[in-house]
Amino acid sequence: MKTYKYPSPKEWTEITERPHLDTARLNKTVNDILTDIKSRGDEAVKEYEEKFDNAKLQHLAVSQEEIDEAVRSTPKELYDAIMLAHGNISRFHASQHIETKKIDTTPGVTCWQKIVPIEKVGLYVPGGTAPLFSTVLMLATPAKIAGCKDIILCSPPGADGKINPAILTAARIAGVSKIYKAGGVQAIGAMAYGTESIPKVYKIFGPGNQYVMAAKQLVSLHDVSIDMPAGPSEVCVIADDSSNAAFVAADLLSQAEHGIDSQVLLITTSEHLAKDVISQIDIQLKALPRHGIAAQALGNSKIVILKSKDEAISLSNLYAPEHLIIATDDYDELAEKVVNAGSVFLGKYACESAGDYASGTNHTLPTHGYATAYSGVNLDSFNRKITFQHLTPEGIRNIGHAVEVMAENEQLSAHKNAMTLRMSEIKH
Ligand SMILES: NC(=O)c1ccc[n+]([C@@H]2O[C@H](COP(=O)([O-])OP(=O)(O)OC[C@H]3O[C@@H](n4cnc5c(N)ncnc54)[C@H](O)[C@@H]3O)[C@@H](O)[C@H]2O)c1
Ligand SMILES: N[C@H](CO)Cc1c[nH]c[nH+]1
Ligand SMILES: [Zn+2]
Repeated sequence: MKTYKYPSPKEWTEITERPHLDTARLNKTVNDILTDIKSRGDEAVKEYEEKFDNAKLQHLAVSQEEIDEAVRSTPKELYDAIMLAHGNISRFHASQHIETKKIDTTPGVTCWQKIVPIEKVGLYVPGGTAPLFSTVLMLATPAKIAGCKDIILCSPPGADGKINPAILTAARIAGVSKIYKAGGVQAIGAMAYGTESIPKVYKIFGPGNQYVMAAKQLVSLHDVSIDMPAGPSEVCVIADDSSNAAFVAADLLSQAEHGIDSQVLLITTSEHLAKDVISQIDIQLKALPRHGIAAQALGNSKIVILKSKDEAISLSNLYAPEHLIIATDDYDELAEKVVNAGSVFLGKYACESAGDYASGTNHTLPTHGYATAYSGVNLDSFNRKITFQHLTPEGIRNIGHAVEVMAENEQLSAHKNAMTLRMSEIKH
């Protein structure tokens, strides 16, 4: 990990940069696959599955028998853990329901919103280097609570042509309607355009690697809506002398192990703590089965020593991390100052793993600095709010003239006329 001590303003910018593939080349690769999926449908999806996942597929749809078998084969301990997580995720997302109300903006003009679930949603569950069945719960649970009718899911199969059983089990528990064996760009293209087997959806949700994130961004230009750019995982930890170095190291490694392009950032006011964290990382890294991946991600990662907590929060807000852990005793005070972050974890017991799996918050979150403008997935992500209005003659009397004047000044006479006709009618 590169260490910055009291960085210059130029170095602050450098610290906030994420590792990424060459954008032009990435977009070209992704665009070529998308174009192929659009024109050749299932046949192209199957070819890319063979190319990228070494899976020779007869059918893309997962059968009910395959799901039954997956549920049967899921060990009880794992099944119970998924159920516990599902319960907490359900409670947290159900609590996000909001009541809308009708209001008279002025007498005779009544306006309201109706919350309507998106009918057809497509969920992407990563499976390239780890079968992220927790992501099924994070996406399908709020989709179901919102009332989405068709909830389809795509995830890459293994070389044996099967999707990991825990993904299928979580999908059954969370109420997914249909599951397809497709990963990466080909899955995003299939859900965006529709193929013979995979239906076109109105909105695509879910995280993934840089190819998946680029594919979502490209299809969202013209064809389909997306939740947000949610790419390689990241965490920023703010720590000081009150923090537990072993905990901090474990939290940094927990995100470094996601992928070689993950990034972790330690911001601290304590050089002593920084040294202890480095030693702890050395010890803990060796014991990780994915130490090769985590070690590469640490190569993209940074430790920053700053003079004050205010500076630490400013840097974190500039970085806009997907996850922020405030591992100091004065976390409450610092939390008040957070303005850019996907999800925040407070105090030494709030490890990110809690939110990744089971506390109830959503783990599908904006990366690459997009937390400056996007929220993570939540109940509202699966809804639209349709506005309604009703006007009485009194309402026409109250706003009619203003509408006429504004329309006239925008030089839109037909707009003005639509109001003028009503104004004349109510005079008679
Ligand atoms: N931001 C979030 O909310 C969040 C949540 C969970 C996971 N993640 C991230 O999701 C990612 C999962 O990545 P993954 O790779 O394990 O699984 P993945 O399912 O995202 O990607 C696997 C697919 O990538 C495609 N692919 C791989 N190399 C390619 C290439 N050279 N050209 C075209 N396509 C290619 C293949 O089709 C493959 O099926 C990780 O980066 C992880 O950090 C993010
Ligand atoms: N940390 C990931 C989001 O960046 C979510 C996840 C799933 N499983 C483990 N972690
Ligand atoms: Zn994680």
